[in-house]
Amino acid sequence: MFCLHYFPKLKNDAFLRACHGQETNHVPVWCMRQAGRYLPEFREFRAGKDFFETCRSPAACCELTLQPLRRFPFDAAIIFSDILVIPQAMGMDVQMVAGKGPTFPEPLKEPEDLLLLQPKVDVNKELGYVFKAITLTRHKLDGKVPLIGFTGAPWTLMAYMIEGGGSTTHSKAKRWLYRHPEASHKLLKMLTDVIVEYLLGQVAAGAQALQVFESHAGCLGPVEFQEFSLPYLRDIARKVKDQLKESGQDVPMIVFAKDGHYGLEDLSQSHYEVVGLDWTIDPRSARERTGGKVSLQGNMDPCALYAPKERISEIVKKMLEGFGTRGYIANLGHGLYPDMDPENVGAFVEAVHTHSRHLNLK
Ligand SMILES: Cc1c2[nH]c(c1CCC(=O)O)Cc1[nH]c(c(CCC(=O)O)c1C)Cc1[nH]c(c(CCC(=O)O)c1C)Cc1[nH]c(c(CCC(=O)O)c1C)C2
Repeated sequence: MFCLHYFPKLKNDAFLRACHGQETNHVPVWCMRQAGRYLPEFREFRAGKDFFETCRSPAACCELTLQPLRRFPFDAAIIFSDILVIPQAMGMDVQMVAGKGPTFPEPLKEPEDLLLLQPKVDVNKELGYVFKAITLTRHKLDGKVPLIGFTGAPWTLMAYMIEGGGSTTHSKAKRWLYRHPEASHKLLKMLTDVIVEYLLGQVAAGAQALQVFESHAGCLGPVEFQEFSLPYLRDIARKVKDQLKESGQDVPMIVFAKDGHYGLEDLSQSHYEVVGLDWTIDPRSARERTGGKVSLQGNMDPCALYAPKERISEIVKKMLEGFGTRGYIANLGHGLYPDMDPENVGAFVEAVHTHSRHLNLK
């Protein structure tokens, strides 16, 4: 798949350089859920509109992606969308219920239900609206910063498809792993195939980096992770990279396995350039355990944004000292919450830029 678009020249390549472990003047920074409800302009724009209708409007996705960049000097943009567009593309109904989050009226219950899923998803037809949003946003960004595309990882998507929404235990989905391992692998493989096509389509549309969200790694133990998550994460990176190599493209990939600290060594040897970290991992130990093989991204506790600005600055400085300034992308350990103060997000970004420039001069 070749990229047929001509896009404005990139002006700030700090994020892409850091993904590849190259030197940068400052440490690049972005925030998971930077296009989100903590911004009053986001709430105003989204008011009264259905969530997935918004996802299907390229113009709306473009506007929501750009909003945080008008306020803060983030070093990357992430396309506004959701991980649950994939189960939709496979034929499942998903609704966003106010106060409850994503809901599947008819989740998968038994292995026979896999027959209800589309066996061969036409990704261009079903998810073309995401590709259009990416192309439009890439033009509108005007080369200010790179645009990140993303997907949910197979296990995380499987968990939603079986739980029917968010869950604290994921016991319904884990029941499949223990009771129906073969059907679980079948579903994970189906998801992997769609995800690979989806990521390649995002790159063809203009995505300059890709993040894979394994948000529910934490409910797996090391043994289940090895069997039901890691092989598929590896497959995705390998297949996407093999295809991109054929067309001479080099797009860095980030894997973020939330609460998957037990898998850090493996994740650093899974063909991803960057491993994203949640806040339960100490920066220095993450560097030791990944042995300089990958760049790292993360990992301030999002709740540290409730602290006064001076304290945020101190926390950021410590984090930068722990990770070092090379091969590092500053971020939170998970997404921003709706009640966070945009001013403190600004303080976080500024602290990353200021402290990292100082550290680089030392
Ligand atoms: C802003 C937003 C999104 N999704 C949802 C919201 C809030 C609802 C709204 O605006 O009305 C519902 C929305 N979508 C989802 C949830 C979580 C539900 C749950 O598990 O309880 C909610 C509330 C599912 C989802 N969706 C996503 C993940 C992976 C990241 C993570 O671990 O948080 C997950 C798990 C990815 C996602 N989702 C979104 C982005 C946009 C880009 C950005 O980061 O700025 C991204 C990357 C956008």
